[in-house]
Amino acid sequence: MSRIVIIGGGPAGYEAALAGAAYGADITMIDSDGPGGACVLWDCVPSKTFIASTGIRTDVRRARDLGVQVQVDASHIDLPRIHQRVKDLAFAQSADIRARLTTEGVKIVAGRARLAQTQPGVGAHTVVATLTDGSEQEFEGDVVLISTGASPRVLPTAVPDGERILNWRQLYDLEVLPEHLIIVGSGVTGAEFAHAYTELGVQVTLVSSRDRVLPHEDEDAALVLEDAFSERGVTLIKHARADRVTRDETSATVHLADGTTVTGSHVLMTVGSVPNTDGLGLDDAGVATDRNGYVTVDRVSRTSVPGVYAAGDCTGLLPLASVAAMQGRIAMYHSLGEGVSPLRLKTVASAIFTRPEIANVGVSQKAIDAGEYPARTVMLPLKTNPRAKMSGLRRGFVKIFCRPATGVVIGGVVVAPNASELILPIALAVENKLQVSEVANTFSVYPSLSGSIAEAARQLVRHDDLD
Ligand SMILES: Cc1cc2nc3c(=O)[nH]c(=O)nc-3n(C[C@H](O)[C@H](O)[C@H](O)COP(=O)(O)OP(=O)(O)OC[C@H]3O[C@@H](n4cnc5c(N)ncnc54)[C@H](O)[C@@H]3O)c2cc1C
Ligand SMILES: NC(=O)c1ccc[n+]([C@@H]2O[C@H](COP(=O)([O-])OP(=O)(O)OC[C@H]3O[C@@H](n4cnc5c(N)ncnc54)[C@H](O)[C@@H]3O)[C@@H](O)[C@H]2O)c1
Repeated sequence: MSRIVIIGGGPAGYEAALAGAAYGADITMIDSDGPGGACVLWDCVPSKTFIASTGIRTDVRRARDLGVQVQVDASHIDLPRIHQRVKDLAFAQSADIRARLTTEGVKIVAGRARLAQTQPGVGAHTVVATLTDGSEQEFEGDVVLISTGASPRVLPTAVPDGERILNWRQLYDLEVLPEHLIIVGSGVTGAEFAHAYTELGVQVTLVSSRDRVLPHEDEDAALVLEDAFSERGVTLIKHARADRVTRDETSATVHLADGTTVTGSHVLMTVGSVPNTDGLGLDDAGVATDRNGYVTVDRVSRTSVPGVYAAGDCTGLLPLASVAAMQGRIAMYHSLGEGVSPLRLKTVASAIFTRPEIANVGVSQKAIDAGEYPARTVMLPLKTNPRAKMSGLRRGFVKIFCRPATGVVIGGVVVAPNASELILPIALAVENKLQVSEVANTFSVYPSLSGSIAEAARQLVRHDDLD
């Protein structure tokens, strides 16, 4: 029986453990935080739970347009209750994962692990874990999976103190809402929290180092979000780099590179993440990392050392829970000699949980515009959709991209309140190489927002006829 030692119990680690256990491997998973890892305990699950509470005010605000008078300002935000719910749900999810792993026979060890020894040519690896009581324990693995995730990047001149200067993991310990929250960094994390706090009625200033929010996402989608932010009173400072952050008893100030400052009650740093690869013994073991410390892997999750695999955020390929889980499963199938398809990032669907949500899959508009992929594209605003009109939706669109000659769908973007759900038909088309005509000829419910996906596909088909 193969002995597999997994370091890190996030989606990469625990999904790998379940996959390996299903094939009868002897699995030990060592994690310092708890099953589910940072994804479940501090990052993805807490932020989405928090956003679920904040979204209620959006619905209340919109009620007036639909003829229902509700006083948004009269609503009381029970912040301790919201935060407790976030924490309870995260711990409950972690407990569920622990129960499932235990049922499948995975041994879970609480501790911090490192690669202790590798003997070139010998097909076994030793991992040493420092357990919670300070003692050390050794584990032998025929295969080791490194899935240690990442942590919030800290600027040395803006070190979070958990009081006025915060990272996203410290937000749920605040006892009162910030009066004015300055968010440094306008990537996905910054945008999601800008949305959430604005919905809670907090004054938000977003400091963006680029010319727009979400610099890596679809430009049309980012512009819709900027428009929504501006309507809700978010101040966006563009082309601005934070040099340092200072604080006093009642406020915090961001000092920008151009010499100007912006002062608020709190500052949230969302300037990216760094891989948790220090102290893992990777150099001594000969496991190659890049200059930013990410473990170098191929498309079946192999590192430079035979028998040592890596998956998830510590590889820096695409920091999403779904990708981490897939990398972890692929590592197990490959190491156990099972049939495995190499990782394909071009079919990954992802979403940004703002209002409206932004979801995308496959090839991006930017890559098409740059000539990297020949494609025909369509962009259909949602405002012509009957269901959108009924719900009072003013913003949003559907984009579909297909190959010019074959009509095979290669990507798409949806901007809508529930875009994270609506992206699936396009993701199915991309994954299965369906043609736009197949999407166009699929019955959609009338009236529904998904009707716009079929309609967008029909427009591409019509265009096809003209070619
Ligand atoms: C605010 C935020 C929101 C996000 N929202 C989403 C989302 O909505 N959807 C999505 O798909 N992705 C989201 N992500 C990304 C997602 O959280 C990550 O891609 C995912 O957590 C990666 O999983 P992982 O298994 O690689 O690592 P992690 O989840 O980071 O887990 C790694 C675990 O390993 C532990 N560990 C580290 N070093 C050691 C060691 N030496 N020994 C033992 N254990 C160790 C860590 O403590 C941690 O528990 C979000 C990220 C952030 C920051
Ligand atoms: N909904 C989701 O799926 C979700 C949510 C959050 C994060 N994530 C994942 O995490 C990844 C990382 O996202 P992120 O937003 O945490 O990090 P990021 O690296 O994408 O964004 C950080 C931003 O901060 C800016 N920045 C850095 N230093 C700065 C400074 N001194 N002053 C001003 N701006 C500065 C960077 O230019 C960058 O735009 C995402 O690409 C995504 O894969 C996913």
